[in-house]
Order: sequence, then C-alpha cells, then structure tokens
Amino acid sequence: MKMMSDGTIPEHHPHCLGCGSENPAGMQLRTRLDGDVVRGEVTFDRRQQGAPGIAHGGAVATVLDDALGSVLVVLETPAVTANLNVSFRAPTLLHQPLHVEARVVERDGRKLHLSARLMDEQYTTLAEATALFLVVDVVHFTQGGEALPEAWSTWGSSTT
Ligand SMILES: CCCCCCCCCC(=O)SCCNC(=O)CCNC(=O)[C@H](O)C(C)(C)COP(=O)(O)OP(=O)(O)OC[C@H]1O[C@@H](n2cnc3c(N)ncnc32)[C@H](O)[C@@H]1OP(=O)(O)O
Repeated sequence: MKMMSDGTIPEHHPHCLGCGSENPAGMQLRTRLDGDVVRGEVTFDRRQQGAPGIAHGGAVATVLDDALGSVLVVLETPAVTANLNVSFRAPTLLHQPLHVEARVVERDGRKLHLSARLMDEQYTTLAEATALFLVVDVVHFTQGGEALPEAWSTWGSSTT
C-alpha cells in the first residue's frame, strides 16, 4: 500500500486527487488511509450549488468518484470507472464540513467492486455509491496525449 509518512495519499492524477488541490469541479478533497479505508473531508461551496444552498448531485458524484480513485492509489492499480451508481439519501448542504470514505468490496479478476459514502459532520449518510472499476494497462491513460505522473511508472499494469 502506498501513502505518505503522515498517512495522506499522494498525488495520483493530474487534478491531484488525494493531495488536496482542486479537481475539475473546484472541490478540495483531502484523503488519507485508515486501515483498509480511504477517508477524506470536503466542503461544498456556491460553485457546486444545485438547488439554493444544496450541492448539485453531479458534484456529489464527483467527490465520491474521487474518493474511489484514491482507493486505486492505495492498491497501486491503474483502473477506470466503468460504472458508478449513486444513491442520494439526504440533501448535501453547502459550507458544511463533510466526511467521505471509500473501500474495496471485492476484486474479481479485472473487476474491482468498490463503495463510497458521503456523510455530514455527525456521520449521517448523505449519499452512497457502488462502483465497478476495471483494471487497465497504464497505457490507457496515455490516450489523452498528456504526460503521466512519474509515480504511475511503478504501478502494476497487469490486467489479469
Ligand atoms: C494509475 C491510476 C490512476 C487512477 C486515477 C484515475 C481514476 C479516474 C477514475 C475515472 O473517473 S476514469 C473516467 C471515466 N471512465 C472512463 O473513461 C472509462 C471509459 N471506458 C473504457 O475505457 C472502457 O469501456 C473500459 C476500459 C471501462 C472497459 O473496456 P474493456 O474493453 O477493457 O472491457 P470489456 O468491454 O472487455 O469488459 C470487460 C468486462 O467488464 C464488464 N464491463 C465493462 N464495462 C462495464 C460497465 N460499464 N458496467 C458493467 N460491466 C462492465 C464487461 O461486461 C466484461 O465482463 P465479463 O468479463 O464478465 O464478460
């Protein structure tokens, strides 16, 4: 398993998932490893607003997908989201510190079954996701024509 000495999960994506800088939707998700579970914190602001004062469902799904992506860093396995199912259980309010967690449920060959949850400060579930990630060769990520992060060069590329 790969993490920094302070327990945080290192950069693994051009948008810096896991290192606390902004992803494409302007959200900061800081993640760390706690046993087998990736945990993080995020706060939505007006940039992610859907209904007044409430986060857009797409923004919620993005954070859950980001947390799931951090699980790949822990596994050091290149994979992509093939399928993401999100259940919205309660409105996600802006300007509230929220908790996120993600974990591996099962691995079946190339198929990684993962789950993630977004919770409010009292750990009440706001949204939960189940996802199928498919392991790919790291070459998959060169299709965009951009250089890949150096750390990825040591990651496993076996798709079996
Ligand atoms: C170093 C790593 C860093 C990680 C950071 C990046 C994480 C970012 C996470 C993302 O957001 S990735 C962006 C969103 N996802 C994509 O862009 C993926 C786009 N889709 C693809 O590239 C291909 O469809 C994919 C690689 C996922 C699958 O194509 P393949 O040709 O490799 O798989 P194939 O179609 O042969 O299917 C393999 C198995 O998976 C199953 N499968 C494929 N797609 C599925 C799907 N969508 N839902 C359910 N099952 C699916 C398929 O039925 C089959 O099952 P069986 O082996 O049992 O027959």
